[in-house]
Amino acid sequence: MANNKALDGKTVIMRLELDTQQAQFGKAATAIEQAGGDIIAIDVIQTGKGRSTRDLTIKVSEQGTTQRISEALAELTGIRLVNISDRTFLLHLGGKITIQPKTPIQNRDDLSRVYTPEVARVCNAIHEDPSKAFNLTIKKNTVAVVSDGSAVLGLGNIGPYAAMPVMEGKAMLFKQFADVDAFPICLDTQDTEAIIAAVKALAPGFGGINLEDIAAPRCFEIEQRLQAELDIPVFHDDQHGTAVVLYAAMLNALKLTERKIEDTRFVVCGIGAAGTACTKMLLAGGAKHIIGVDREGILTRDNAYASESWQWYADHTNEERRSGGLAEALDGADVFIGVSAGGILKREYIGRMASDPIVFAMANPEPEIRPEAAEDIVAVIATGRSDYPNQINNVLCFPGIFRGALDCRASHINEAMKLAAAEAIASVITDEELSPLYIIPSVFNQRVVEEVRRRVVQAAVDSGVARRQVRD
Ligand SMILES: NC(=O)C1=CN([C@@H]2O[C@H](COP(=O)(O)OP(=O)(O)OC[C@H]3O[C@@H](n4cnc5c(N)ncnc54)[C@H](O)[C@@H]3O)[C@@H](O)[C@H]2O)C=CC1
Ligand SMILES: CC(=O)C(=O)O
Ligand SMILES: [Mg+2]
Repeated sequence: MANNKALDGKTVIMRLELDTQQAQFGKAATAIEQAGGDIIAIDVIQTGKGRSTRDLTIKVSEQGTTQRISEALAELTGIRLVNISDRTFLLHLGGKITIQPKTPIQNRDDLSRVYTPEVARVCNAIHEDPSKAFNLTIKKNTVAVVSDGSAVLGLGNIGPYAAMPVMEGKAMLFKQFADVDAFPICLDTQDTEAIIAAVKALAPGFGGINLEDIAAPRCFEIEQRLQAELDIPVFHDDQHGTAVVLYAAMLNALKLTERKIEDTRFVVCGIGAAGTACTKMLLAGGAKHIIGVDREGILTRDNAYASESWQWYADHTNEERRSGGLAEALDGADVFIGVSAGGILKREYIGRMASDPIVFAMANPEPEIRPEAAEDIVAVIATGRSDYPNQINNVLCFPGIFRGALDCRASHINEAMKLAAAEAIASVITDEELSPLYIIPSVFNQRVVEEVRRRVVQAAVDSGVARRQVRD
């Protein structure tokens, strides 16, 4: 049964089983209405000897209504609440993607060509020249979306089963936005060596590997080792996809507030996969003043860190050796970049920032601060969510960057390709269009993927990692 808390504030579907000898449906309907539910549809699913099963579509507008309805129904004799669902849960029934053959198998002739004996000739051709796998198998257009479930959105270490809906969602986005066939793979291990071995073992069928929601610091080693040991692009989306989109939005926000990157004071909160990569991209773009904050406060070179990535971070940022927590870090800062946890940026902290502050609260699903709590005191605010303007989400990057990499059969996705992707995304918004509510294009802007693809291919060719010419 779905979690009641997750279902409030929308329409829920309750399946009721009635013992028609003992219970009257009217009583159930009254109990639901009295508990605050508004029944908007009733579907009879089954009727039989003394039993009737109905699906009730109920509007629940207040927090806790679903729970109250469940409790009220439990009091009634002869009525059993079988299940509670809603449109989101229904959409997930049986998963969100499927695999479909490209051609039908209608007769023996078809069968012998897609399968044995004819398929053997294709196998032998690939055996003689393995690079033919790129043309003669799904490797040409397929990306593995690999997670260990250790840092799923901002939900934390919820494991591989619970990670699947996100990975299926990523696969849908790959297909819809860039026609890349992506397959979700959630591994039941969080051991670095086991993950590396598993991805290497499954790589033959894929043209690229999109690592997703693998926690820092293990994600760094996994990505570096796989990049070195495989000949297809390996890209940790939470690091580089996020950094590319962040950088694109930053270029436009700095332009809008008339700031130069080298003079801008940045605070990055959450020095994990996304925070580290965003910082590296800003440094590569010329940023000079960055302070990183994690749970234990500001990262400073005055401390020694067990984590190699934090030590690197402390050594390359916070040149003024500031110490303290998020509030102290934000004193005089121009930009807050949150890739940490929901609700941790207080309105009063923003008051400590420089004038016209830029706030990118990118934690998912709950941002570090909600726009309605800060929009009157900031110059620009952005989140990772699709229900507010300025959605800074890696979905603006990964479909197009992989489309480009697959098209030119790039061996890697390198820094030049990431920078090209960021500039492409930023360029979709013209100077005339640029405004506080429009610093980053919508995911549904069709120019994004095409522009990213075009510039990424060019960058791959120029930097020597393209293995195939692309004809536009
Ligand atoms: N909008 C977007 O496109 C993206 C958003 N994100 C979001 O960013 C967040 C982090 O993701 P990852 O870097 O992949 O995870 P991660 O697990 O690698 O890193 C999270 C970091 O945040 C720190 N953190 C947690 N609570 C904190 C707090 N109260 N104060 C300061 N630091 C805190 C953790 O200690 C850790 O270092 C998640 O909420 C995720 O949904 C991540 C990738 C893309
Ligand atoms: C957007 C994304 O990849 C995340 O929040 O983890
Ligand atoms: Mg992610």
